[in-house]
Amino acid sequence: MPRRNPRGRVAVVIEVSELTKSYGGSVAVDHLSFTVRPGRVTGFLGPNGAGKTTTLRMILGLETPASGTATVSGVPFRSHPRGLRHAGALLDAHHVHGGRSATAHLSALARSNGIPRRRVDEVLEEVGLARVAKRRIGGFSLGMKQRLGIATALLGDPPVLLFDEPVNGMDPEGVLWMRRLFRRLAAEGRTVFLSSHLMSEMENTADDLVVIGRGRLIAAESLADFAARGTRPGVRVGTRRAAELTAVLTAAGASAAPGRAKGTSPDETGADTLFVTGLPADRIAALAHEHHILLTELTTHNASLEDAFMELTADSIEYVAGETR
Ligand SMILES: Nc1ncnc2c1ncn2[C@@H]1O[C@H](COP(=O)(O)OP(=O)(O)OP(=O)(O)O)[C@@H](O)[C@H]1O
Repeated sequence: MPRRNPRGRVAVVIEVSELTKSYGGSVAVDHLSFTVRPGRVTGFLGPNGAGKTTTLRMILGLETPASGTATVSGVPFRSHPRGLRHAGALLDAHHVHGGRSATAHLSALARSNGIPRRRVDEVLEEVGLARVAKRRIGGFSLGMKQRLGIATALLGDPPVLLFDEPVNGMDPEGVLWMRRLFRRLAAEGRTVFLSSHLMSEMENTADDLVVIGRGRLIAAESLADFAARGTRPGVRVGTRRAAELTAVLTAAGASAAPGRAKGTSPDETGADTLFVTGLPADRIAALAHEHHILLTELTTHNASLEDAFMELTADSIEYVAGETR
């Protein structure tokens, strides 16, 4: 039964339920369930290899799940008769015929999807490619290809938009433009779902987050709720005598945990990093001084969204520099 919004219009949601997919015995997506709501930008986050692209491809019916379902406004995307007019997607910006012009590429798609020709010029204008519309796509930069991919997604003026790593290859001006575009599309009531492996890209763009790691759901909540997980203030302390300092700080009522990301080396001074909670920086400095322990770093740390993301996904990172799992 399709959901309806307060104005009585069908609210187009993406619903993923117990979705599972394996490749050659290794699980890429593992009993994944979440809902993406209209009128909001939802960020789909996870480290490299987490299963984001595979999930997006299953939502679009380009990949068949081993089990579970993915529906767009209540029906599997492939059984929807409106195609590009129902959902637009940017998956792989390179996956276009390089010998054609942007206009020819979009015109062919418009024709096969029953979309009026005028939309081609409108979307080219919208993404800033109108001036290069007649040039061969093969000569486009990655950023220009991303813009063309977005133009393709917008062509059918669809209520649902899915973008896989749209910010890849964009320059800072392009990133800002994209952020504003996503916000506007959501403000128009559309369902906007975009993937990224970088939290920083979502910080000023997303309203909601779906975070996955190793194919499994880690969090599905508002950005504000997610951020609240990361508000653990503390002090980062560098020292070559981490064990001694930990004992001193613990005796004074603080907690000290190794502060380095898994698999990274001590810094160039040979010092280790501790993340200390429960004592302010000046007190830590005084205790270290009292015990003649030299500190190489003392930084008060207001935990950020990035920290919440790193903490939550630390165990699901597939490849860690210098370490084989
Ligand atoms: N066609 C395929 N054949 C074999 N393995 C695959 C295939 N597609 C994906 N995988 C594997 O499935 C897992 C999930 O990959 P996926 O591309 O969905 O992750 P992702 O979160 O999009 O990663 P990234 O951020 O690196 O793009 C990875 O381990 C990947 O190697």
